[in-house]
Amino acid sequence: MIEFKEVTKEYSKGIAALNGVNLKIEKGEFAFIVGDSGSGKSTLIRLLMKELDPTSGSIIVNGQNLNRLKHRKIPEYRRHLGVVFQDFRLLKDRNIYENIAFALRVTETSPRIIKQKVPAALSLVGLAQKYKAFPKELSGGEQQRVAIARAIVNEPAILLADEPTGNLDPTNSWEIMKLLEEANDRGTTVLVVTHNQEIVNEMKKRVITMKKGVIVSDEKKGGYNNEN
Ligand SMILES: Nc1ncnc2c1ncn2[C@@H]1O[C@H](COP(=O)(O)OP(=O)(O)OP(=O)(O)O)[C@@H](O)[C@H]1O
Repeated sequence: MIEFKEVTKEYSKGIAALNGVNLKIEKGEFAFIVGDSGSGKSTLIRLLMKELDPTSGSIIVNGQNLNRLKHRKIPEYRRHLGVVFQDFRLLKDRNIYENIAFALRVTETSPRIIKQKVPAALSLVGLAQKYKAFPKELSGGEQQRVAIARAIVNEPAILLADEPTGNLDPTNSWEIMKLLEEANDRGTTVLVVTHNQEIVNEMKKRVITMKKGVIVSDEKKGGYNNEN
């Protein structure tokens, strides 16, 4: 479902953020991507979002070679991706309901379906009662739960999370990971970039470790620092 074939990304000539990466992630997998700062994890996520194009090599997602994806088809491609970031990225001037409804409106979902899907997504993350609140009225953990509701409301095939617990305390971090795991249980492929060693070690999922733009280990039920 996701395949990287000899993917190299150079931001400036001769300096590779990713260097000949080969990687396969099957439908329904849950995988962590770990590694030192600057090892290429976010670059990998941005390539999957088609925010960036590889310098060489190809990325295939659900049979679609992203190199051949036309510019006008990118919004449609991104509809099948849910994305969660460290800094939540909610719309500050809209309430929680509107933050999620917005994600559906841009995909031209009918108002009737929006009225069903928004409360359902908020229930999944335990925030059904807070639909009228604005982001600044919520804790960091709650804001990230809203971001997850927004990411899953379109029932994406793939959920990408780039340091989703980077701004959260341990309790909230675990809650967020449980929500990602639940999305995975419903059939979504989940890729999580993280520096959270405790969570990676406890969850016993696939762990892909990067170093200086290459994958140095890939373990089925791995832990942090597998390369050591
Ligand atoms: N827009 C950019 N322009 C130039 N170089 C970049 C750019 N983005 C990233 N890089 C470089 O590419 C390399 C990989 O960066 P990347 O952000 O993918 O690492 P990372 O593993 O996600 O790091 P972190 O854990 O700190 O988020 C680094 O050397 C970084 O300096």
